[in-house]
This record gives sequence, C-alpha cells and structure tokens, in this order.
Amino acid sequence: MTDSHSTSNPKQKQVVARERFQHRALGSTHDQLKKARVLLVGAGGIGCELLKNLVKSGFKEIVIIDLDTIDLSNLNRQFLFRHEHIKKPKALVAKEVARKFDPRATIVAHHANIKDEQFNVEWFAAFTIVFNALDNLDARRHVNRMCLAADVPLIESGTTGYNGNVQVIKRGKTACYDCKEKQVPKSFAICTIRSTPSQPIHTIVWAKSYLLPELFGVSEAAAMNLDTSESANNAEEIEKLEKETAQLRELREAMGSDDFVRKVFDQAYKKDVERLLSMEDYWKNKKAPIPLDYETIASGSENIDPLVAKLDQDVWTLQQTFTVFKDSLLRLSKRLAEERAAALRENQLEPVIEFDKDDEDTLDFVTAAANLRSAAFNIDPKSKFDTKQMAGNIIPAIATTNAMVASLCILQAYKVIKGDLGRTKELFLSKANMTGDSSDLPNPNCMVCSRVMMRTKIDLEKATVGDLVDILKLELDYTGDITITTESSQMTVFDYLDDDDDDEDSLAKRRDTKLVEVGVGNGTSLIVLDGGDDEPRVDLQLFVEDMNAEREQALVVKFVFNDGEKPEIPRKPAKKPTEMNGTTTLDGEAQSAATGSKRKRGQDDEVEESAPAKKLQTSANGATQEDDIIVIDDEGAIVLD
Ligand SMILES: Nc1ncnc2c1ncn2[C@@H]1O[C@H](COP(=O)(O)OP(=O)(O)OP(=O)(O)O)[C@@H](O)[C@H]1O
Ligand SMILES: [Zn+2]
Repeated sequence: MTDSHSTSNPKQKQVVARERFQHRALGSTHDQLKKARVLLVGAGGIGCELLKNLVKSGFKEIVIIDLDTIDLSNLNRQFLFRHEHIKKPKALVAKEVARKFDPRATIVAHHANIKDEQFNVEWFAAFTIVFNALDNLDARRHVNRMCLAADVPLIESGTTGYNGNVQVIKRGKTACYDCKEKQVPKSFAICTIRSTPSQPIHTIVWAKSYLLPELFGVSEAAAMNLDTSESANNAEEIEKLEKETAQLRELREAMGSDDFVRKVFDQAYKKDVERLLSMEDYWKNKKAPIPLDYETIASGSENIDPLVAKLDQDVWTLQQTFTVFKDSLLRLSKRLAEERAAALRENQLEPVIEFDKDDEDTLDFVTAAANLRSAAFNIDPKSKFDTKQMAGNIIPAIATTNAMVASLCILQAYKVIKGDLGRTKELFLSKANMTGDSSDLPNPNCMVCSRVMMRTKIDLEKATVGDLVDILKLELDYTGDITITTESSQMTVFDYLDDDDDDEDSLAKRRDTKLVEVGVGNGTSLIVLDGGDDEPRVDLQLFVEDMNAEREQALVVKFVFNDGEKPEIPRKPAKKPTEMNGTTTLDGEAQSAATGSKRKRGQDDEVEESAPAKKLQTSANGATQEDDIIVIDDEGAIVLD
C-alpha cells in the first residue's frame, strides 16, 4: 500500500515535502486553505502566476475562467503557455499545465465570460475566496459587485509596467473596488483630432478611431472617445466635420471598385486638408498643412513590395507608407466583403472590422493612414511598432511585476482565509519601492457597496410588478414610496410617483404587467430607491434568479437572505462633502503611478518589505506560535507580516 508519505513518485514526493513545510509555516491556516474553494478570474499575465502560486501553496480546489485564447504576444510573460498552445483557450491550457504542479488539486476551467448569466450570485456564493486577474474596468466592477452580493472576499489586483497593486475587498469590512473614483482614460478634444493635430498620437487616434471605423466599422459617434465639450464654441466647425464624415461614409459605396483607394486618399488627405487650410486664422502662427497629391506619391511607389509592412521597427518613407496604405485598404475591403457575404448567407448582423493591435491588417492600415496624415501636417511619422504601443494604449507588461503582485495576492489571501481581515493591506508596488496601507474602510457614500444586496428568486412566468412591490412592503417594510429600475439599462420597472395616477385602470394595468415585459429576466440586477420620507433607506440591489424548479404555487417572488436572516436596511447617511482620493486602477486602463504614499495612516502602515525578520518558532504540533505569516524555503524562514 502506498501512502502519501512513502510514495516513490518523485512529483508526489515533491508535493508532500512542500506541504510539510507549508504546514509548519501556516499551521491551521494550511488546513483551512486546503478546504477552500477558490475562483480565479483571468488567466493572463497575473492569472497564470496566480494559478501556479495557488496550486503550489496548497489550495486544492480551484475554478479558473477566461474568455480569451492564447496569442503569440502572451508567451513572453504568461509562462504556463507555450508556442503549441497558440489559439487554444487560456483557461483550459492553464488548467492542464498547472495540474502538473499538484496532481491532487482539482482545477475546473471555463472558457467563458465572467459576466455570463450562468455565473450568478448563487454561483459566486459557493466560493471561499475570489481572485481578480483582469485587464479591464468593466469586468473588475462586475466581479466586485458579484462578490459583494454573494458576501465572498475578493482579492483585486492589477499591474501597469513597473506599477502594481493589490486590494482586499470584503463587504462591510473594507472598501470595495468602486469606493474610490476611477480615473477615466485620457480623451482628446474632437477638434484636435479632426482639425488641428500637432502630435503623432493625434494622427494615430484619427486613423484608429475615425478613419478606420468610418470605412469598415461603426460610425464615429459610437466608436470615438472624443471630448465634444468644446462643441458649443465651434458649431460651424462641427457642422463642417459632420459634412466631411458624411462624404467619407459615401465612400463606403465605392469599396471594391478600382478607384476606391484613390477616392479615400483624395477625401482624407486632399479635400479634408484643403478644408482645414481654409481656417486661415488658425495657421497664422503655425506651419500650415499641405494637401497630399495622389499622382505624385503613387508614381514613386510602383516598385515597392507591400511586404515592407513587415519592417515594424523602421519608420517607412512616404512612398513605402503609401504602399502599405493601399495594400492594407485592399486587404480590409476584401475581408469585409467576404464577411458580409457570409453574414448574409447565415442571416447574421452586418459585420464590422474593429481595430485590434494584434490584427496585422488593421495595424498596418492605422500606421500608414496616420503617417500619411502626419506627412500633411508636418508631424513626425512613427514606426509600426511605436504605433502599436500608442494605438493599443500599451504600457509594456513586465513579467516580474506580475509575479510580485501575484505573490502578494497569496499573502493577503492567507489573512483572509484566517479570518484576519483587520490585518489585510492595500499594497502598492512601484519601480522604487513597495508600500502598504491597512485596507480602507467602506466609503459610506459609495454607490456600489453602500447598497444592501440580496438574491431574489422570481417565478418569471408569473410574477408581476405588483408582486414585487408587495413583497418589498410585506417582507422588508417599505412604505411603497419606491422606484425600481434595472441597473444596466436603467429602465423603470416601477415608480411610486406614477402610483398617484388618477387613472385607476392604467394603474392597475401597470401593476399587473409581468416583470419579464419590463425587462426583468434571469440575471437582471434591480435597484430599489427609497423615495420616502426625509430619512430614506440606502439603495437596495436585487439580483434576480429564475425560480425554475423551485416554483411554489403561491410565492412568485422570494428573497434569499444571506445567513438566513432578514437584513436591516439602514438609513442613508446625512449628505456631506466627500473627499475622493485618486486611485490606482491599473492594467489596460493606463493609470498614474501607484505610489500610495498619500494614503499612509500612521505606525501600523509600515512598508511590508521593511518588516523585521523574526525567528521561526514552531510549537509541538508544528504550527507557528505567532500570528505572523511565515514563508520558509530551504534557506530558512522570512516573516512577511
Ligand atoms: N469578462 C471577462 N471574463 C473572463 N476573462 C476576462 C474578462 N475580461 C478579461 N478577461 C481576461 O483577463 C486576462 C487579463 O490578462 P492580461 O492583462 O495579461 O491581458 P492579455 O489579454 O493576456 O494581454 P494583453 O492585453 O497585454 O495582450 C485576459 O486573459 C483576458 O482574456
Ligand atoms: Zn464601495
């Protein structure tokens, strides 16, 4: 008989030895983490590191989810992936590779979006702890809300270049992801992009967010993140821009014809520039742009091989740029025509081509189109490589930063697993140092976590608006002066002010309307606002689940109380001005450096890296005698917190 201690399998031996050390270091926390059920959202830069750390630190039950497939550009830092994995789902490959670190760990992988309906509050509630390893605000906010609703602790993390941060989020105990205002990505004034570019980034944004969508995607209004606040002063200019946009859109009709390239070129680099030249006042103190002439440029580019586009580190000559412009325009036109034909056959929506930094056709087009505009406006051209960084809003990801952040996540997780939330920290990593602050308390004015959240089972076949209002009154003691809206689309489900309606018939009709008819479905989140007296209650958020099999004859709406107890819905705090700190939303959101220095709060907040090393003391049963988390390796022990 083989027991785990006498195994001859070298891998197994390694795991057993590792676990013995872990037990000595962590004591009962080790037992707890072996029983924990962990969700890891994202299998990218931080996610791969975290999964490896989770398995190697003894977590036995892990669910990992990622919607993406592996790309060549991931391989330099996502070390669970190899060349042969390209195009395979990240979550599935990560699972297969990480299992080898501990064959006894159970890893379940989902190649899916965490926002999918199936991952509802009930599903989240089954986890002991959740880790976010995401790259976008939207998904982070979603997981934040789901964890608050399910009352599951969340370890949030992010990196940008050398900067990184880790935040522990637990409902009612610490600040949530939305407690602090997030900086929005930098936007550009519409007139700078469309009329008066002066830097390479302006022509790159023009090519990526204006010309490309106008020709191949959804129109400007939807695609561009432009600041139109100057519009009031520039009504005439805006009108001209709109006219030009309409002309460009007409060009789409010419797609596929022999003179398509010439038409686009003339519109974008001749007529448009001539229009801008007519703003004489503007060019009085600046070098005026020069319209480009198709014949002149084309005649010098006949012998250039379109493969010049592969030279991504070089700044192309004007003729090379023209060649890539023409070639990529034709490639994109052909692609769109094929996609349209396929969509028509399969009765699908009209396809569009959107910019993707990893899509060579769109990147070639944006690089060339931007550089032609730069040529007209006396702006320095950029290489394809530089354009990729700028258009993709890329700050290079650094494997070491990801690795450090992932290990800090684990150290915070130990405290959470121990139930030691008071000692969790928000950590900030930068090139110079690492700083740590005790986790912030929840912001009482936070729009997200100040809400009371509740799962709500609804018989969607039967339940009406009136049923929902009645149960809110009956079970949660609302007066009825409430407004209910859907969170995502902000559609009104019920408004007590309409209840004052004199028309009895219309009132009755509204209350008898089925909830499904007013946009409520499985997974909908509803916000209940108390419009009552002077001291309204905080907002209530209901996460709707279809009652399905549990349908009971009489009950069509049923609240699921956490801990089985009816929650108290407190009154809103009296309004007073709040001070919002800047924030460190990292990763794809390209935020400012994560110094965290402004957040220091006294003695407790010592920098983690400066914590004095203490001697490892173990008791008879092998557990440490202190509260500190101690990491040991063959060299000895280090006290980390
Ligand atoms: N809604 C979501 N559901 C599931 N996974 C998501 C969701 N949003 C983002 N992700 C995943 O989170 C991971 C974030 O990892 P990372 O920041 O390293 O990005 P990446 O896409 O791998 O790299 P890069 O953007 O630099 O090419 C990605 O693998 C991405 O697919
Ligand atoms: Zn909050």
